[in-house]
Amino acid sequence: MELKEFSPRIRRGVNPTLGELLKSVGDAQSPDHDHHILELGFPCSSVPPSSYPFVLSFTNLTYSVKVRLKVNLIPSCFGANSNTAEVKLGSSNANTKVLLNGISGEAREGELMAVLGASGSGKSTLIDALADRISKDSLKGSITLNGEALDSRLLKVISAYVMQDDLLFPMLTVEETLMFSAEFRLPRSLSKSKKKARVQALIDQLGLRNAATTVIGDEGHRGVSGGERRRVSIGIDIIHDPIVLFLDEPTSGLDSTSAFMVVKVLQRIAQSGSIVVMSIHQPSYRILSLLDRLIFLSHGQTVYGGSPANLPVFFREFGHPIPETENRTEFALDLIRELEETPGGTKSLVEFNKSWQLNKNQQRQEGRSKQLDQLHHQAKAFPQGCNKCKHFKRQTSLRCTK
Ligand SMILES: Nc1ncnc2c1ncn2[C@@H]1O[C@H](COP(=O)(O)OP(=O)(O)OP(=O)(O)O)[C@@H](O)[C@H]1O
Repeated sequence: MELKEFSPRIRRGVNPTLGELLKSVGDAQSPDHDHHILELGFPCSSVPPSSYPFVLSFTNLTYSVKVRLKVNLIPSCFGANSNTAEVKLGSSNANTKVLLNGISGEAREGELMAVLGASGSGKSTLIDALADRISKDSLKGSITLNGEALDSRLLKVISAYVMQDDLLFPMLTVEETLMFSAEFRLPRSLSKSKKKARVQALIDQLGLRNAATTVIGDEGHRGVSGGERRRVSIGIDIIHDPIVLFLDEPTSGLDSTSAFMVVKVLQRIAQSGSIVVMSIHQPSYRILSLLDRLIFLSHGQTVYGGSPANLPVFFREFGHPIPETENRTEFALDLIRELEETPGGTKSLVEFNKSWQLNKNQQRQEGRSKQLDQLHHQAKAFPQGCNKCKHFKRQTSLRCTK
């Protein structure tokens, strides 16, 4: 059985509906069928780019929790003059705390999206919301994959979530650990040799070839380095080759070189056909160069959404140009923190970002309209299409692509 439509590497050039994907997912779960990674043909870096990449869109995500005021000191009912007081527990008074407030964005196949912000700004909450790890009842807004609502069952199969804390067996080697994961997570029907092939490909993709036979280790036994350990954790979670990968602070606790290597691996995973969304505290200049999209949060609101390249023009237009010599994300995070401490908070930046996004969307629409006009013009000028093959380039160029 073939699962060509299901694998992100396989369905290049095809634009599957979620229904088709779901069917493939159903097929993949059947014990009679091999897993989609059978069709991957490692290594997958040589695969040509897709015409219809997967796009994970989220619109107006809002998430609130009820905060119960548990402790109330009330005068004792044993006498107004008494200076004793009793503690009333579990008061029914409830306040609502908004953890995410109208967050929108888009993460694309082949790209690395990072969620940034100070501690408590809502990074983990956003990742959890996207990964379907928080109650649907209290989460408002929509999450779609290629324009269609994302079903929890489908997301479970096509995604992976890498947590901050890695729970690994200290006495197993890197290779054994990944093989254990392959045995555990890949279908029983998949042959041992195919599982081994997947593990070997993964070891290369994770840059762990030199550490393949090293034990994981722990405080008592020397083993792989912190960065290698983190990459093993990622490997365990992506053994089934997910389309969407979520990571909560994958670089936390690592030195800058190890952190860079982890993000480099994530970039490689994205470029081999996945959507990668991660939270990160303070990326170094080198890490920033690997990121494709950023969302800066402040108290659960977006204060910047866009590419790292657009940060300078965004902050210049906001009236706070980033000095040439400064790390762009450090500057942005410092400015956000300063604004948070002012009476008005980050309201001005939130509003500015909204109008900036609107402007950008408008420009994009205008660009698309122009392209369409060109296409109409082209169709009029050459009603027969290209003399050789009778085709026009799908987009706008007058040159034939065939
Ligand atoms: N169940 C909850 N009830 C009340 N407040 C909550 C709850 N869960 C999270 N919070 C609060 O929501 C805010 C956002 O938390 P979140 O963990 O998403 O922040 P973060 O940006 O990931 O922080 P860090 O970088 O420290 O991990 C924090 O102020 C946190 O205390």
